Amino acid sequence: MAENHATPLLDTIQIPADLRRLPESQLETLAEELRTALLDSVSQSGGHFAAGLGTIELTIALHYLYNTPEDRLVWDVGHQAYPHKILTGRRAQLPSIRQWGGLAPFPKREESDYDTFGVGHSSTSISAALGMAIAARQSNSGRKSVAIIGDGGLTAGMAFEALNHAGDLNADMLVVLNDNNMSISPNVGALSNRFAQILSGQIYASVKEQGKRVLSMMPPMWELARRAEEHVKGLIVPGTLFEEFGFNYIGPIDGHDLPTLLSTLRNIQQLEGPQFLHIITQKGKGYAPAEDDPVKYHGVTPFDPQLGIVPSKKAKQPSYSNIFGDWACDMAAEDDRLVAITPAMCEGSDLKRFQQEYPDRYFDVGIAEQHSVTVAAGMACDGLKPVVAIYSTFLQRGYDQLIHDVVVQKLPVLFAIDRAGVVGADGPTHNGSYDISFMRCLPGVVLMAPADENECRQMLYTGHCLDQPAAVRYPRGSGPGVAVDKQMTALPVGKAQLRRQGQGTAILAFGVMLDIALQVAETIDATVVNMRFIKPIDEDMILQLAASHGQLITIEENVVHGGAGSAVNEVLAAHNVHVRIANYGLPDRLLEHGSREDMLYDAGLTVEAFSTFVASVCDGAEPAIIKNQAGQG
Ligand SMILES: Cc1ncc(C[n+]2csc(CCOP(=O)(O)OP(=O)(O)O)c2C)c(N)n1
Ligand SMILES: CC(=O)[C@@H](O)[C@H](O)COP(=O)(O)O
Ligand SMILES: [Mg+2]
Repeated sequence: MAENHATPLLDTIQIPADLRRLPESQLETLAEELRTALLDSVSQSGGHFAAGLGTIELTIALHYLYNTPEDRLVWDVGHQAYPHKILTGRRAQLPSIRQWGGLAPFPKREESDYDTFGVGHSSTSISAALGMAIAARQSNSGRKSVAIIGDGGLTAGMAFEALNHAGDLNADMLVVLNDNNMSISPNVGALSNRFAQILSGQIYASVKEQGKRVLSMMPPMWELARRAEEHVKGLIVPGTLFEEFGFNYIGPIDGHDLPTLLSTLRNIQQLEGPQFLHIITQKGKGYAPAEDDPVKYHGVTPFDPQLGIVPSKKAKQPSYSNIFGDWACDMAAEDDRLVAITPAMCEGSDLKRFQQEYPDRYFDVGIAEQHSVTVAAGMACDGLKPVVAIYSTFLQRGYDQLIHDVVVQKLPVLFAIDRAGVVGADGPTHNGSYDISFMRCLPGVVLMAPADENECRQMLYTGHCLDQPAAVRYPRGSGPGVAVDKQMTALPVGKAQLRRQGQGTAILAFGVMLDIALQVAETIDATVVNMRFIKPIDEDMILQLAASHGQLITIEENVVHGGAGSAVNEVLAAHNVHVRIANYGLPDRLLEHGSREDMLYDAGLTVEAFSTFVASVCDGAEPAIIKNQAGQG
């Protein structure tokens, strides 16, 4: 067990009021101790890491100068807010972060008054902070409102919607752009390129030095020097863009230089209207392995700080993401129309090899899910075969574009929906609980759920071969470990597969829930069907089962509401077939963070819980199915 280093100064701080009693001269020592505490804790617990190392000084400066929690800090995404959680009374619980019953993965209103807004999905902070600024103005509370957004977060359109609105209102608020030129991967986009180009330039270095002097002369010289410098900076630093949105742009300044941060923030606090502070930080700052590889240290499992993350020698069973990544490369070799699009999740979607082997057919669009869907639609209009690699939870951001740009135009866009179902550590903001419900209602979409790794590959191929919108939804992590047939074969669309012939009860399993269904069926000699397609659903199979069994039970890793089971119900209703039917899936409540296994247990998606459910159905228990499920776990 790694030891925790002594942090005598940090030990004196329970809440920011304690911090604000420290002399400024002690803050740099505090920053060192806070960085050490973060490394000690996260190297033991795992979690999001590099981003938090980059916000140590900023977190101290903001809690030092703003009267938190009265003044509102809104962290964007919130993966960088572990230092914030340490300084706001949660240091002792930090080792439990993202674990069942432990601290939430991101700021969460119910967890702390200092967590002013629940986050997890990117680029919401400016909108939320603006909402709080408006409320402060309406109530004359004098409360200040600060959004802290990363350069990755600023690649989402929503951030600009908020900037535009804030500038229009001349809102009293501060937006801090924490620019480390990284998203999870290196950041992308014209704005990011411009920032990097300018901020690496020699001219800027001298302006930065000069700017530092000028900034420290504030306030008497502030206005004159700034205006005089504006023209120069306008040529050299990108404040112009934000000034066009009505913000007073300040910076860029070194986000690890506490004295400069403090003097700049003090002066900003004297200013009215929308303020935009651009700080330059390093993702992973202060821990060399993370500085060298902020991608690897973005999210970590426990590691020895002395050694850093040591690649496992054990042969890893391929995850569903790996199955997708391998298929994409194999398919690209066979069909040069295939292009792959990711909204800033290259590593998570396992497109790294594709990016290296097909750089001209790989598109990381930034944290821009709406755009990822519609750019794919445009590609499909003119002969390309785009695959959008997107987490289920993040596809929710592009739902309007899915309907209006892909489905209405019947375009052959393939969605590789990763993290479908419960994800575990990232909690309810990241669960892929709803994609079956929100996709099966769309006309002309083919929606598939593989039961194992081989079906995943074959379904991706099936979707690629179609000339209509298609989607394959698969969970985080690995499957049952079946052999994957490199030979790609299209499945018969809309056809289910009988996996076990039994009697009395028929279990209709969707996706990876087949495994649980088969185990339970053994105990009651039930029939099991691997449904494979949620849309078009195999109506003939359903009607045959209904005609030959006393009860049908569906199981899926999606909410019961509107899920695959509902599709079965609709077939029976449409054909006026009367048979006992029960639906089993994710309950109608949010599932809190933990491991994926914890969450499946909480949701009742285990062999034991499903077996109990099936027995109760067979015993003729009341079909208050969803209510039972909601109380489950
Ligand atoms: C809507 C949405 N898409 C994707 C993600 C996944 N994600 C989490 S953090 C991150 C990168 C954020 O980059 P930045 O804002 O620059 O923060 P940094 O990690 O650099 O501090 C991404 C893409 C997300 N949380 N929300
Ligand atoms: C904070 C965020 O949204 C991402 O870092 C997310 O946690 C990645 O999830 P996976 O670990 O499942 O790729
Ligand atoms: Mg960044």
